[in-house]
Amino acid sequence: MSYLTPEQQNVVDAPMVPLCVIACAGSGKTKTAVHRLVRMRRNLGASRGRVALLSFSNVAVDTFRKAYADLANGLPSSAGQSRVDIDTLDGFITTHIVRSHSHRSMKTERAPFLVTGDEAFLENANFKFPTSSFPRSIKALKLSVENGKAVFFHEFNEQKETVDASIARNLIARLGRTGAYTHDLGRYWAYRTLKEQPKLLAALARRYPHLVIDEAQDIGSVHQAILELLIGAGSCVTLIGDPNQGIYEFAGADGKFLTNYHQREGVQLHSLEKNFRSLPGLVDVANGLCNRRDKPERLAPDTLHGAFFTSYKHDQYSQLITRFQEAMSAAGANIKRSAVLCRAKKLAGTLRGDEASVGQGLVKAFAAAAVLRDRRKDFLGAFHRVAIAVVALLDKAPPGLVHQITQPSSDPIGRELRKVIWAFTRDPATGLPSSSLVADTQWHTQLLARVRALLNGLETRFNLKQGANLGNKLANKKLPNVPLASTKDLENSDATNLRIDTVHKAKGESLDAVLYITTKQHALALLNGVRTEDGRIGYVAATRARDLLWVAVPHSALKELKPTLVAKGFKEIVG
Ligand SMILES: Nc1ncnc2c1ncn2[C@@H]1O[C@H](COP(=O)(O)OP(=O)(O)OP(=O)(O)O)[C@@H](O)[C@H]1O
Repeated sequence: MSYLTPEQQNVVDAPMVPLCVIACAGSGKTKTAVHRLVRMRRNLGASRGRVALLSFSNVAVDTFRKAYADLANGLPSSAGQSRVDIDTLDGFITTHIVRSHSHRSMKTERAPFLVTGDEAFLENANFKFPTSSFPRSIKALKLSVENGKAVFFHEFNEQKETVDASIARNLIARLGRTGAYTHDLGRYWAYRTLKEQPKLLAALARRYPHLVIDEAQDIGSVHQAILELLIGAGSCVTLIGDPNQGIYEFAGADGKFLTNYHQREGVQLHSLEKNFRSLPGLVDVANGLCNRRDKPERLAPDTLHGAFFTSYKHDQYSQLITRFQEAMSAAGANIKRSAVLCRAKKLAGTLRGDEASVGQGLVKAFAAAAVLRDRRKDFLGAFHRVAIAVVALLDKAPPGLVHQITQPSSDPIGRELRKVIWAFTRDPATGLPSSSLVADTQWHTQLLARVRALLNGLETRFNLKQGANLGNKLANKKLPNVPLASTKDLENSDATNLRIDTVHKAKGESLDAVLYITTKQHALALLNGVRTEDGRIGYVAATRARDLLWVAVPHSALKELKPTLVAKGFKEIVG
């Protein structure tokens, strides 16, 4: 049983006013937020208002829910312990605004639905907007709110290009009339709905007099605009986060809402500066990277620990990972609670070997699904790819069909369809062929026959007609004359393998040992500190480590980077 520190307790005991809690990495934001939530419930007693605790990932939400369920047991029955909602910020917005009220603003008869972005109808010319180079699908349309006005843009080659507001609005309205919205546009519709329906806004603020937002550095400008409306209507909003871990600037979250929040009248500022996660050597390095003076709570053990650097050659990733695993053993790190982290999705994917980059078009999607299922045991990832590919093979698939198949719903047809696609995905004997078959002969022949059978079944049972040219769409191109996944790969696929992931995926986690593989640019950014997004991404990677951190830099950049690495407190691994 651990107790709250005085700084954590101050947050929990604060009056029922908006708080701005700036917290360092590993400072126990989760524990503090849940204790605060319980205290708020106790203070509110039997009053009718609800409290929402909102974060940004499903993992965080699960953790909060479990922790609240444990703690809230001690609440008196008069405290209304069930009048709490724990969700993602987008989940909250979708449930309480978009799905239930936005159909009026969207001018649709249907219940609004989220598209995954892979639906074929989104590629239709009606749903494209012009750019300086070529027309792009509405799924690439993004927006931010600046000075109370929506600004539309898209990104190409990491550059932002503004999209004419009236073109964007017309396009969004056209998609809206089908009932569809993308992730970005869901927030747009939520904002518009609250602006257009003041009674709804007032009712929502009355129902949620208190909102607590965790990871508040990730609040984007449209999220902020929605929260500002709720604040204006009377909701009391508390923000908890670490500005040094803001790694969604590309998605419009620059962390300023959190950093400046305490300057508003009536907002109380708190800070958490004790790091419970990392050993002292690692906290020192983290402090050097972000210019803070956070204090470690843990004591240094006798086993190997600390922050190290090494170099790697591009054709020797596996040797690097093997060396790291040896160090992990010396440090007593648990393989299931350790990871190799990369900045780029692509490198993480290549190192994991989870995408079959063979085949072309839809065959490529089926091949990737087979490898995901057989090698990574990632059935959900495989299922999504299969659903998208199957829908793309239909003639005029109804809008929202991929969503209907992949998202749980009470709609009986959606449920039945989901079962059929699941059965196809799961079973290598009758459905998606095994990745151990030779790709361009056995595997492709089976794929063609079974997809044909699947499509016939969909036509008979669900009246979904198959499109023309199946043979062309599933052509035997770019498939090798070897199995998609070798037997050795399949043998190595057990769950004891060291996890390889992106930094974004590991955000919020505590890991015994971390190997952060960097490019020269990413290593420089890490060492230059948290002013840039790449610097903050490096900081997030480094601060996940409890006991052991390795930063691996390209061999060609070692000489140049070494003095700064040493100056920042990293020790060199020789050999
Ligand atoms: N008062 C406490 N006593 C002992 N352990 C604590 C206390 N508060 C938090 N911890 C532990 O500290 C660790 C880090 O907590 P948590 O994961 O909530 O950090 P965080 O603030 O969210 O960090 P980050 O922002 O870096 O993800 C957890 O293992 C948690 O159990």
